[in-house]
Amino acid sequence: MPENLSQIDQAKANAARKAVEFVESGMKVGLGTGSTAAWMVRRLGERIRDEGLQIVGVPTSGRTAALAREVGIRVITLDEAKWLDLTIDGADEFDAEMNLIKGGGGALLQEKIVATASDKMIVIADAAKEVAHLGAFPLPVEVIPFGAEVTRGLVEELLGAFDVMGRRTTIRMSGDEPFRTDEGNLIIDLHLGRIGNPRQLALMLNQVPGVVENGLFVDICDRIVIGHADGRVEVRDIHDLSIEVSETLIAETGNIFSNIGD
Ligand SMILES: O=C[C@H](O)[C@H](O)[C@H](O)COP(=O)(O)O
Repeated sequence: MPENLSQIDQAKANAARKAVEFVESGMKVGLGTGSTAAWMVRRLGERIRDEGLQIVGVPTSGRTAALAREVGIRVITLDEAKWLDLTIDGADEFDAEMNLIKGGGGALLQEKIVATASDKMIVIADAAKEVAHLGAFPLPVEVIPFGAEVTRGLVEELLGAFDVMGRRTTIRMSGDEPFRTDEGNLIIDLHLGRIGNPRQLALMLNQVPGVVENGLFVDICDRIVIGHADGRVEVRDIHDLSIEVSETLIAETGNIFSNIGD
């Protein structure tokens, strides 16, 4: 690991290193996107080189695919893999129930597909990403370019029915042009401040015509590896949450897709 890393980068790198310990030879691994996930991809590359770890990787973005190839990971498509043992990815925010906001880098769509098609999702994050309530980080919503302003209006109208603090929305820009996702779509960022019910909001946003996916990940993450500024790394499992929460999660949804790859 390079010296002179900022505390935050050190925390991200430590979390990534710990999470990569859960990867075993023979696994099909979903590779997340972002600065924290990049540490994980590089660490996988080291294990391939130094220990002969044998894995295949399914990247969640063009950026991650390029880095994965560079460090020697064999890259395949999700359709070739069909189902994954594990996905490791970063997050923009996480709460005590392991609900996440993702998509700060615009990769939420592929990330959600890949994580959902995995037996387990491990999130890696520095401790500053933990929040009591999701929503301080703008919630990304991926929309198709056709009628994007109309879609945005419908999303704003929908927000009126929700327990959120703010309702401002912006189209994400990249310089003077709207930002384009890997799929050629646009991102509307929702500046909500605080999201009262992430589960409901996630479901309802996807009902708006033109919305492809939103960055709320609910009941998808199984484990969070948190890097702290003082060098500690903490591992939290969904099973370690209070009985009450675990039972509610299982009763309400479980992972309804978890048997598909069996
Ligand atoms: O679209 C990007 C992803 O959801 C990232 O995992 C997320 O934005 C966190 O990125 P970073 O690790 O750079 O903070």
